[in-house]
Amino acid sequence: MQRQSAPVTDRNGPAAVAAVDLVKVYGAGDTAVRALDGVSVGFERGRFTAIMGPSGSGKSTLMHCLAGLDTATSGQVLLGGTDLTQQPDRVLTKARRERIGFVFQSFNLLPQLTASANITLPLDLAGREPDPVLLDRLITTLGLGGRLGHLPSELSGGQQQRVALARALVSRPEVVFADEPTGNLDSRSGAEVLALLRDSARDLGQTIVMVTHDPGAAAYADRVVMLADGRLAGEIHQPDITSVTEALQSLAVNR
Ligand SMILES: Nc1ncnc2c1ncn2[C@@H]1O[C@H](COP(=O)(O)OP(=O)(O)OP(=O)(O)O)[C@@H](O)[C@H]1O
Repeated sequence: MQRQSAPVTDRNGPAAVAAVDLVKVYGAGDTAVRALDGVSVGFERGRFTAIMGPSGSGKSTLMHCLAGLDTATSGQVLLGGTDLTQQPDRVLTKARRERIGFVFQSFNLLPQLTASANITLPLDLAGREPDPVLLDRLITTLGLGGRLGHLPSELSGGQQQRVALARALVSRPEVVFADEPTGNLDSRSGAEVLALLRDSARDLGQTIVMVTHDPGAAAYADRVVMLADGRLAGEIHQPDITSVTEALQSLAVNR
């Protein structure tokens, strides 16, 4: 991707999204599970952060609470200064639709809509027009030019995930949450999607938060945040596969 003339990153500014002393308890009484046990963490604007940790450590719960898909038991979720935990459902729905982008392992495209219509659907729902320059740039960078009239069923997994990525990025959301975005892709398509996520942060100043089990995927991020037993268990800046693998192994040993 080309670098934009006006810098849109703000690495020293306030976090795009943050959790403050976040607690999530599922169930009650003897069967209660404390999935998040007082997590405070910020995700800086324009950075690509991976959330990692052993199975059951609370990664998905944290992401779902940050994205307003699940409600926390206590604590705050600050999206650009708005405390999502204090908002009624209709405000949360609007925030999810207009301020947040999502990329899921299962692509979540609408099967009856073309690639093109899938990409612009969130903007259409919000009654907004896409920025034609950004739309063009995304379509070119993602190599989707010849596929815009195709239905998802006529696209490969990698192409479907690139459509999902374009859909998430075209509205310039405050944060893109990616949940195991390469989980259903072969290694080459996965590497392409991860490089595009990395470039979106670097070149477009897009804030990205990704949950993954894969140290190779996390190595594309600027920073890895580790969770264990619902708590923050360290972080790695400028991660590589070795540093991430070692950190995960040490968490496994200390359990
Ligand atoms: N809806 C739910 N009801 C009850 N317990 C839940 C629910 N969702 C998650 N949990 C529990 O909360 C804890 C954290 O789960 P979570 O899915 O956030 O972990 P994770 O790190 O994403 O796990 P994985 O890597 O296996 O996907 C686990 O003990 C899990 O069993």
